[in-house]
Amino acid sequence: MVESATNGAAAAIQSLQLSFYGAGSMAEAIMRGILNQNLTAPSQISMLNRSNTERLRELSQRYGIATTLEGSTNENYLQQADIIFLAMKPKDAVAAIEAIRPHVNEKQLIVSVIAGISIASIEKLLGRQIPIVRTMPNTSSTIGLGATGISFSSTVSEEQRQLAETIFQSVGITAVVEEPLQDSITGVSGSGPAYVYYFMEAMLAAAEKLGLAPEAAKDLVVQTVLGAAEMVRTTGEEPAELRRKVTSPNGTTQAAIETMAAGQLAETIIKGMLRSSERAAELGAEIERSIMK
Ligand SMILES: NC(=O)C1=CN([C@@H]2O[C@H](COP(=O)(O)OP(=O)(O)OC[C@H]3O[C@@H](n4cnc5c(N)ncnc54)[C@H](O)[C@@H]3O)[C@@H](O)[C@H]2O)C=CC1
Ligand SMILES: O=C(O)[C@@H]1CCC=N1
Repeated sequence: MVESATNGAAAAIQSLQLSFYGAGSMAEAIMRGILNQNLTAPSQISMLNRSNTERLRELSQRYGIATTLEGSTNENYLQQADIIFLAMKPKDAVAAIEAIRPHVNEKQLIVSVIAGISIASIEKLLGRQIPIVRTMPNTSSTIGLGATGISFSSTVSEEQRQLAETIFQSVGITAVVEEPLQDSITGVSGSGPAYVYYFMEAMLAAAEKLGLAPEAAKDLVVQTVLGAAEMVRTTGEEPAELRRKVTSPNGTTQAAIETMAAGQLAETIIKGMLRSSERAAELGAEIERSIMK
């Protein structure tokens, strides 16, 4: 049942016009993922931004998607879109959503990937109850390994839910959550890739200190991270148990972990993730306050 509904949504997407308003890293990651998974044709997708024509040229040449460089306007693309992705930074969201207000209607679906901003704020800025899907994806969507939190406004229909879930499932896994948990998802998987890259940067720096050539260091570090994640996924064992199996009593790993623990590494990671989530809430509150003025 679920599969046939999803297949139905996947077929439906092919005839829809998708428009990304805000043509930055996250929009590109989702668009690339959608194209890689052949969910729709590049001609069905438009990428729009405020002013950067160089960026649009690059996207148009690389992916064959539609942009305003072909002579049409943002307004035209927005009016013709079935699904509009809001993908600008939170600081630009109020001005951007106010600007699209005259060009959107209740038959369209708005999908926000903006950190922090609530469905209520978007509804307020649009001035009416257009169906809204609030999401928190991550950049690994580019290669189909994204993780996206999804929440729906009360006016999103069952069919629209299927569409949104199918789009984000095509670029990774999804978790449908109550809206307040979106800030938690931001702290976990939205910002999450950056924590792993940060850890990898440190591992690479250490590998260099240990005398390895940069190329070899990169290969070894990437394979180590990939292998560790895949071990958790495929064995079903807990990370703590897998770690125990690497750690011989009084051996090298124990020496490393003791050093890291003395530097409060785990506590610092937890603190950082909580701070990311808190920051998402702050961004949302800042937007809410600015709308109230
Ligand atoms: N980068 C990431 O890993 C993730 C980002 N997000 C969210 O995605 C959103 C976009 O982030 P990035 O892609 O990283 O930012 P970015 O800076 O790469 O892209 C933002 C784009 O919005 C455009 N823009 C700004 N104001 C505009 C306006 N008034 N009208 C039309 N376009 C406008 C800019 O020209 C730019 O192309 C943010 O709200 C962020 O919270 C969510 C999950 C992960
Ligand atoms: O750093 C940010 O604000 C965005 C939201 C999640 C990942 N990047």
